[in-house]
Amino acid sequence: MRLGGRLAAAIEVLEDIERRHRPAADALKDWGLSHRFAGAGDRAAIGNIVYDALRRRRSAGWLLGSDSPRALAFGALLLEWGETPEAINAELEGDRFAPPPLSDEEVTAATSRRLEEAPSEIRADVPDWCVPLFEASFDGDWAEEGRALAGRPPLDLRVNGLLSNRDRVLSEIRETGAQPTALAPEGIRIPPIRGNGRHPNVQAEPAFRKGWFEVQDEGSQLAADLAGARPGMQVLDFCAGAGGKTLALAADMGNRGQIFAYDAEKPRLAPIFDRIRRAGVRDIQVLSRLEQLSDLRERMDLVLVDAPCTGSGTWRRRPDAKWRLTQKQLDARKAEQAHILEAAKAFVKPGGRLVYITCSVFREENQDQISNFLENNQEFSPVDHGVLFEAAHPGQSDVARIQLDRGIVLTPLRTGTDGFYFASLQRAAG
Ligand SMILES: C[S@@+](CC[C@H](N)C(=O)[O-])C[C@H]1O[C@@H](n2cnc3c(N)ncnc32)[C@H](O)[C@@H]1O
Repeated sequence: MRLGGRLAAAIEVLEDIERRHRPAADALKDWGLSHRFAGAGDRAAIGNIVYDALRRRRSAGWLLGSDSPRALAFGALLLEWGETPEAINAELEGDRFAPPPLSDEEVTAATSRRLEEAPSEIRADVPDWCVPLFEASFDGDWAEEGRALAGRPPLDLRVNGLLSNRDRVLSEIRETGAQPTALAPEGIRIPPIRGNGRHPNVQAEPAFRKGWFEVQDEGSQLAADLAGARPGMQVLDFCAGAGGKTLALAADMGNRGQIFAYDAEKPRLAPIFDRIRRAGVRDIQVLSRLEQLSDLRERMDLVLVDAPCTGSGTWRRRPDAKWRLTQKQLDARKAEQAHILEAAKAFVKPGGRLVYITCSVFREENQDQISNFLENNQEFSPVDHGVLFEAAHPGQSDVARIQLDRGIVLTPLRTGTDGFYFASLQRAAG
């Protein structure tokens, strides 16, 4: 397929997403099933246009003066692919599968408008109703934070120190352009794709099958490391899900101690069993019924709450979620988070720690939850997050947004990671 056919396909998929309010991944998969002639390169290019258009939906629409799927797809090429209107039109000429080329008005709009002059919410590429959330969560640079959340993400790996080390994995996958991550000690980064490229299928690598690494964003790795799991500890991962953080905690504990991996939704735990086996981890018990935790009350050195959240920190990877999110969903997540913190605290032993993590950047899900919790639970107090971060990453504290008594915020703009929030609370020794 030439660019024109790919563009037409991307417009079709964007129309489907809009009409049926469905996830981008589902719409792309269906398109692939009904167009089996399209090769892997075509699918990757179409997927890139669709995801770029969703990430940059407002700025693409503003640039071309319309929020139609067509404008968004062309806008994605102009904003993310480094194309010019002239180059696109030249490429579409004579391609019978291409959509109509950019009109004179569209070319004029695209060449005369400057994104730097657009209103903040356009530059930030966020829905209007989220603007107050961003303003409350960041200082004057909230639009830059939003803008960074609309970029293409890298592909990050976490090396499993139980079975390998970073140099070894880097040398196994060197043709991918992988580099050590800036902050996470076991992290490897494959940079964001360019144009119509695609990330390598790292899960097909022998090193992956041997358990030498997992796919995990650097921010998630940093949050798990800051939790401070150490050999010999008793740890409860209260929202373990597929086990991304559980495995990172296990590696930090060197297979010495005990991790209880619990999740209230049993199906979410399904992938964890294979992952545990592949990673060579021996000290994890997987539990899905709250009654199974009754013996653990007041016994844990560390309880990790990786809470369900809006996922606003992961909008680079799931840009369609940005436009589907509603105030009602935010309110529901906040209620769950407060409820889970209250339930999880019972397992922390005197002198132990309760760690709260989200992959959201919204203050309402983060610092405000911790403030409310601390108000009602005087036996818990925040650790000094400045000291904690500095000890883990000497001399690098200025990259993260750290509030000594209210936690650490990681963002694409500041730390080059997905957006994450981390807070560690210590229970009084009793
Ligand atoms: C952010 S995800 C966890 C991701 C996982 N820790 C990882 O790193 O791969 C949040 C999890 O919380 C779980 N959850 C939701 N409500 C819960 C509750 N009341 N108690 C425990 N877990 C809950 C969800 O099923 C979901 O798997």
